[in-house]
Amino acid sequence: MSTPAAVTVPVALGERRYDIHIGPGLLDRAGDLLRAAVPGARRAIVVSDETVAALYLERVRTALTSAGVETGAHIVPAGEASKSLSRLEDLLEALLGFGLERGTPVIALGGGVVGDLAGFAAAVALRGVPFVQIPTTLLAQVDSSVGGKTAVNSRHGKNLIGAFHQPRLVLADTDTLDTLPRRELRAGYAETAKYGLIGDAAFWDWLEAHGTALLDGDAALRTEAIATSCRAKAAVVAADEREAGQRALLNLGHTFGHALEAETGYGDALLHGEAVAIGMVMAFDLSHRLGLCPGQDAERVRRHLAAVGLPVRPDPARTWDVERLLGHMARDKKVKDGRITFVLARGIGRAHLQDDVPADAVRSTLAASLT
Ligand SMILES: NC(=O)c1ccc[n+]([C@@H]2O[C@H](COP(=O)([O-])OP(=O)(O)OC[C@H]3O[C@@H](n4cnc5c(N)ncnc54)[C@H](O)[C@@H]3O)[C@@H](O)[C@H]2O)c1
Ligand SMILES: O=C(O)C(=O)C[C@@H](O)[C@H](O)[C@H](O)COP(=O)(O)O
Ligand SMILES: [Zn+2]
Repeated sequence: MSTPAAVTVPVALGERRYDIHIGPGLLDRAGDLLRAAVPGARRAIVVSDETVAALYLERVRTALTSAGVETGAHIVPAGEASKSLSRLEDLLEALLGFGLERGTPVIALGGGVVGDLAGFAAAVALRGVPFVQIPTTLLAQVDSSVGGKTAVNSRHGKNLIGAFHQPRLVLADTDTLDTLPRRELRAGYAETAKYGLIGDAAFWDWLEAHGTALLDGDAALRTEAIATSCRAKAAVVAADEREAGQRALLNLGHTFGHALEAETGYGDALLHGEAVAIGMVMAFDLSHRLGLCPGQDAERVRRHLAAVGLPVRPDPARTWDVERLLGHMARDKKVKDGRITFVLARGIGRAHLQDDVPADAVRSTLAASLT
C-alpha cells in the first residue's frame, strides 16, 4: 500500500469558494490552513464528541496553538441523539460564554453529527460566524462536511430545523479513518456509492472492483474515493447551492432512509449510512417496478451493497408498519403540494427526480422489502 499525496478539491460558489483538503497527516496542518482560510482568526472554538475528542482534540489544539490561535472546546456525547435542540442550546450558550465574535471560527471535529450541529450553531450565533469542518468519518469526508447543509432533528423528523451555512475550509485527514469502527466505515461507503448511482456509472464499476480493499484500509483507494465523491458533490452544490432543483439528487435513498431512521428512533439500531443503503436499494426497486430501470441494475445495487456488509432491507427481527413509514415519508423536505419528489433512476448512474409516483408502487416496494 502506497501513501497517497494530499489532494485539494475546490468548491466554487459564484464569488465565494473554499477548498477541501484530503490526505494523510492534515490534522497537524490545521493551524496554518485555518489562518489561510479565515485571515485574522486569533481564537477558535472546537466542537467535538466524546469519542473523537479523546482521540484527536489535543492534536488539533496543538496545531492551532502553534499557529497563534487560542482555542476553546465544547464536547457533546457521541451519536445521533446529539443533533437535538437541547444540545444546540447548550452549544450556543457555550460559544457565547467563550466570548465569540463575528470573526471567531467554529470548528467541527468529528463525524456528520458534530458537523451538522456545530454548523447550525455557527449559522445562527451572532447571525453567522466562520465555520470550518475537520471530518473524521468516511461519511463526513465524502458528504456531510461539504455543501453547507446543517441541521438538528425534530420530533417531526430528520434534519427539519437547520440552515445552509458553507464552511470556509474542509480538512479531511484520511489517517483518522484508521480508528473508525468497520460498521461506521461501511455506513460512509453507502454515501460514497451514492455518487456512482446518481451520475457516475464508471465510479460504480470502480467501487464494485475496489470497494472491499478500500474498506480493508487501502489508503490510496480511500483517498481516490473521497476525492471523487467530493468532486461530484462540489459540482452539484456549485450548480444548485440551496436545493432549488438538481441538488435533491443527493437525496437518493433518503426519503426511504429517513423514514427508517425516524422509526428506529435515531439510535444505534440503524446508522444514517445504513438507512441510506437500504433506501437506495428501495429507490432502485421502485424504479424497476415503474418500468424505468432494468432489473439487472437494481439487482447489481443490492448485491454490491450486501457484499460489502451493508444492510439492504430493514431488520426482519423488528416489526415494521408500511403506513407508518409512509407517514414519515410524507414529511420529507421534498414534499410539494402534498406530493413527494422521489429520486429514481433509469439505471446505474442515471438518477432523476420524479413527483408523480403512485402511492401503491411505493407501498409495494416497502412491502416487498419488509417480507
Ligand atoms: N449535512 C449533510 O450534508 C449531511 C450529509 C450526510 C449525512 N449527514 C448527517 O451526518 C450524520 C451521520 O454522520 P456520521 O456517520 O459521521 O456519524 P457520527 O458523527 O455519529 O459518527 C459516527 C461514530 O463514529 C465516531 N467517530 C467519528 N470519527 C471517528 C474516528 N476517526 N475514529 C473513531 N471513532 C470515530 C463518533 O464518535 C460516532 O460514534 C447524520 O446525522 C446525517 O444526517 C449530513
Ligand atoms: O447535501 C445534500 O444535499 C444531501 O442531500 C446529502 C445527504 O447525504 C444528507 O443526508 C442530507 O442531510 C439530507 O438532506 P436533507 O435535506 O433531507 O436533510
Ligand atoms: Zn445522507
